[in-house]
Amino acid sequence: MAIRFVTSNEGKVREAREYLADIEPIEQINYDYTEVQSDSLEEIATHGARETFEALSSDEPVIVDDTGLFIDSLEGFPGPYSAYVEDTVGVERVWRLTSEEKNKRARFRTVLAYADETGTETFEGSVAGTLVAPRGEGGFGYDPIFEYNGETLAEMDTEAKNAISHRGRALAEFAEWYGERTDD
Ligand SMILES: O=c1nc[nH]c2c1ncn2[C@H]1C[C@H](O)[C@@H](COP(=O)(O)OP(=O)(O)OP(=O)(O)O)O1
Ligand SMILES: [Mg+2]
Repeated sequence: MAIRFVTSNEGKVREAREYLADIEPIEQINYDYTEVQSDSLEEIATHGARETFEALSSDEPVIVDDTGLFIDSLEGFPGPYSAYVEDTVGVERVWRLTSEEKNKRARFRTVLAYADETGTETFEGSVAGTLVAPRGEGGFGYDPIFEYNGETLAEMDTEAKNAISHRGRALAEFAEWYGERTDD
């Protein structure tokens, strides 16, 4: 059975497809679920997945991915507000905000929520890295300013990014759980 990935972000879908290709087909759908005002990615993703599954009349399971960039020197900003901050000031200015700081550490976190008729499950992944001046043409969002092991995420291809990224780790956890569950 196909899994419906509720997102407007093509980059997320590309990474999920690359990772889950052998498990289930991933169908992208747009559904404007309520993004609850919360500083918890988990709460936002869980509500979104549940609401979407209930609203659409189909048995196909849904997943929602809520992701944030948490910058150490800025007390975790932009965190759950990362999409708003990218849309308003943009990635380059987030880099400039931190370029004067000594501590350039940051972390991406993804919570993936899965919902079907039996309930809702969440899977998490995170990766720590260093903020740098933008480099690279691949990826999306904050990838050009996030360096891991000498490369920005925008300098990696999808497979290499998935192997170390927040989303890749959440997808790995999900795939393991989903595989065990559909085995028996
Ligand atoms: O792997 C990533 N590498 C770099 N940047 C990323 C990544 N993943 C999300 N991002 C950015 C996109 C958005 O500015 C914010 C998350 O916001 P978030 O609400 O989860 O995503 P979104 O609004 O782009 O798509 P959706 O329709 O699934 O809500 O961080
Ligand atoms: Mg969003």
